[in-house]
Amino acid sequence: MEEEAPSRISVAVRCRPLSENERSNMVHSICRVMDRRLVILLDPGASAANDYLRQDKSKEKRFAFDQAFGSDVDTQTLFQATAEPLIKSVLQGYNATVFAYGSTGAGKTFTMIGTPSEPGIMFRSVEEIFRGGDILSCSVSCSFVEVYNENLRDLGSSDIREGMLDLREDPVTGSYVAGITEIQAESVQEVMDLLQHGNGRRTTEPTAMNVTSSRSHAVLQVRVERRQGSGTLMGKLSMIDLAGSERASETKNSGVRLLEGANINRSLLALGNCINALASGSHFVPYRDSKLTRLLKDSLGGNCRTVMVANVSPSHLSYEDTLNTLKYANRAKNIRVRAKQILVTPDEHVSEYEHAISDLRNEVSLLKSKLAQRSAVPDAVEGDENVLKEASENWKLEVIRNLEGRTSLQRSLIDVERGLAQWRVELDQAKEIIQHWEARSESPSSRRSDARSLEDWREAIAQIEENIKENNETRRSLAERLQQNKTAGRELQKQLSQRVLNQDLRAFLELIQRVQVLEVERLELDHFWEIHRQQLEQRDQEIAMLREQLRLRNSHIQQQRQQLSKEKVPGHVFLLGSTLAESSPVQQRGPLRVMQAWAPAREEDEDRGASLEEAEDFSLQDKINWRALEVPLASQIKGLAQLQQNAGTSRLFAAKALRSIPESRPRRPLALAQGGVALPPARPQPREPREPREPREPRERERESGNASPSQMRGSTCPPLRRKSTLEAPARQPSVGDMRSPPRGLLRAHGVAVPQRQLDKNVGARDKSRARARSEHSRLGRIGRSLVTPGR
Ligand SMILES: Nc1ncnc2c1ncn2[C@@H]1O[C@H](COP(=O)(O)OP(=O)(O)OP(=O)(O)O)[C@@H](O)[C@H]1O
Repeated sequence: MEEEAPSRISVAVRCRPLSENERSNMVHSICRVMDRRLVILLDPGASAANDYLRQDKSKEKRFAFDQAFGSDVDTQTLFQATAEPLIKSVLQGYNATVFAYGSTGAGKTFTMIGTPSEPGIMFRSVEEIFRGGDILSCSVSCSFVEVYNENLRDLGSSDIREGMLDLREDPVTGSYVAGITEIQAESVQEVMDLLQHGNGRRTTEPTAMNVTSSRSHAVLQVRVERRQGSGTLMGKLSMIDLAGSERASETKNSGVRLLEGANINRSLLALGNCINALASGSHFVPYRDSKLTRLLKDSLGGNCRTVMVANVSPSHLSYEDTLNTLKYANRAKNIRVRAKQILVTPDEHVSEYEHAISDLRNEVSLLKSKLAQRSAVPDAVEGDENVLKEASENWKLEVIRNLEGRTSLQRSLIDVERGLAQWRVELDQAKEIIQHWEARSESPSSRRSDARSLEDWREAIAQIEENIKENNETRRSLAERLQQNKTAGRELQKQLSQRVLNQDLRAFLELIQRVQVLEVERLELDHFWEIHRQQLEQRDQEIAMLREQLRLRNSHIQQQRQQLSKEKVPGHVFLLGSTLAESSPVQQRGPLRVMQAWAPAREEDEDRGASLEEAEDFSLQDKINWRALEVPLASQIKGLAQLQQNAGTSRLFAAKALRSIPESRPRRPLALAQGGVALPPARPQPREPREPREPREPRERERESGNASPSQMRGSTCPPLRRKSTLEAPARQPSVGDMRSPPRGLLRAHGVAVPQRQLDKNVGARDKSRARARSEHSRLGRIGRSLVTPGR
């Protein structure tokens, strides 16, 4: 391996001509080139008479370079003076670099790549390599890479989506780009094609300074391997078209362009620092500061012959940029390089191959172990990548279809559930209304018209029941299909490891599936939440109703006690009142029972006078008809108060006490029942023939229709009771329909005539409950008074 004597980097300056555009805009040239070596730069500001700051400054700057070319010099001349001498070195196994440096629009791309009519240094160099070397004994390979925003992009790849490349270092060949496309060129035309194709893919953008400004550094590397005796000479020519050095204020860049500019300047600054370090002979050169300097490490210092072409613009508007470029190039002149010939002998080749073979063996064993971990698959499938791809694609489609089906089934199920809930509410309401009409139709006056309405309602109920039946059927079938869909989904999940072999793809597909499953599960949760919310609402309404009942009961008891005390009833009756208040039926039997117990009697009972005989049918197992109960005579309940006071009184005593009530009077098991005493079934009493009722007064009828004023009610001996129809059926639990006002629109939609009373059910409901409370209180007061009436 031969080593040259140290030499300096060769620096050439090229000044481009003024463009047509610049000429028409009165731009004048301030750059002169003398003797192919001297560059004179005129300061355009110094000519201004009023610029006192610049008066003492020199009007021109002079720089001497290895070569200098004016605007009249063509690229061929430049090439012959700068790059051509390097080609001979490359063919001799040396590394060489040519790079163009300069501000944006100064002519770097024109110099390095050129145009079809005026090809640049890159094309001419490759042409020279093919011309100079014995083509049969040479192997020429080219790669074209771009450094954009500190990333490496393969400009030679046909796949435009090719990702970023890695920069690595080899102790023998220096920096190289791993995985880059290398073209084994057989002719100059192939390299020209690569250049044109790659340059077309370069990142360019119009800036204020250049309509096709290169925003990246483009690097063409040509490797030449030439057999020489028993060895191979390995030379590399790197040709770089740097992005323009620029000042953000002048390019008027912003956003992405500004970021690009920052990255360009960063790499150029790193390049400048490396040039400074190399020029000053420093031991440390900061190559690692940027991708560009890492890539050009062995093209700048050490084992390389380097030519720098500094491009400048002659425009007086670019004075500052041109001055900076010239200063930069002037420093680069001092870089000393010592090129080394790279001759690789067969022995070195053998050792390299041995290394490579051992690396490959390691890799093969690693891959084999990975393969062994995979589940066994048919050979045909394993071998053919297209088949594998198709299999994964099919699996993905099946999963998506499965989950889409599940979502749609789930949605339909939710809709059906909602519909069912709505129909049930309507059914309850319709039944309630029918009860009301049935009660009304007992009166002969309204019988005919009521019968018609009743018929309508029955038809509506039949229709609703039919709908509920259909919906139930649909729900059952949907639930079944949902179950089948879930089973199919689980089956698909199991098949994944067999059908998709690529781990990453499998992970990806699993992720997609998981997301979709979560989506469906969210839908299910929404559904359950909706159902629970409805149930909670129902419960809340039940609780609210029970509270109202309790409040009414307490108020009745309170008023009754006050009434009894005003009337100066005997102590034991007062005691009975206390008993009523103190031993709450709620504590003893639960709120529902109490609600039923406080349900006023049915309207027809009241019409018949709520006969005492019917009260005899009372038992704890049956509904408690509080309306039918009356307080017993004082003489009849002797001992009961004492009995009540003694908490823990045995059932036996209670039964005895009850039996002590004379048979001639109907038994009133109120206190016993309130005290939680189990009562024996009442013996049926023979019914006494009822006296015919007197026709009711209009005032009384008014009271019954719920329009009576509170004063009218107070004066009444037997106040009528208005009640919710819900309370007329105490044997069943209150349903949603009992609690809510009916959706009238829906009812009317069925063509059902909704009675006015039903429509106004909830209007003034509170007033009605108060009226009921008052009338009940009045009734109890009447009973209390009757207990203390002498002779009773
Ligand atoms: N020596 C020359 N003779 C004729 N025209 C030239 C010469 N040098 C440059 N030009 C023209 O000047 C314009 C700018 O040149 P070019 O694009 O090469 O600049 P650049 O330094 O590469 O700019 P950037 O850094 O923005 O990419 C182009 O239209 C080019 O054709």
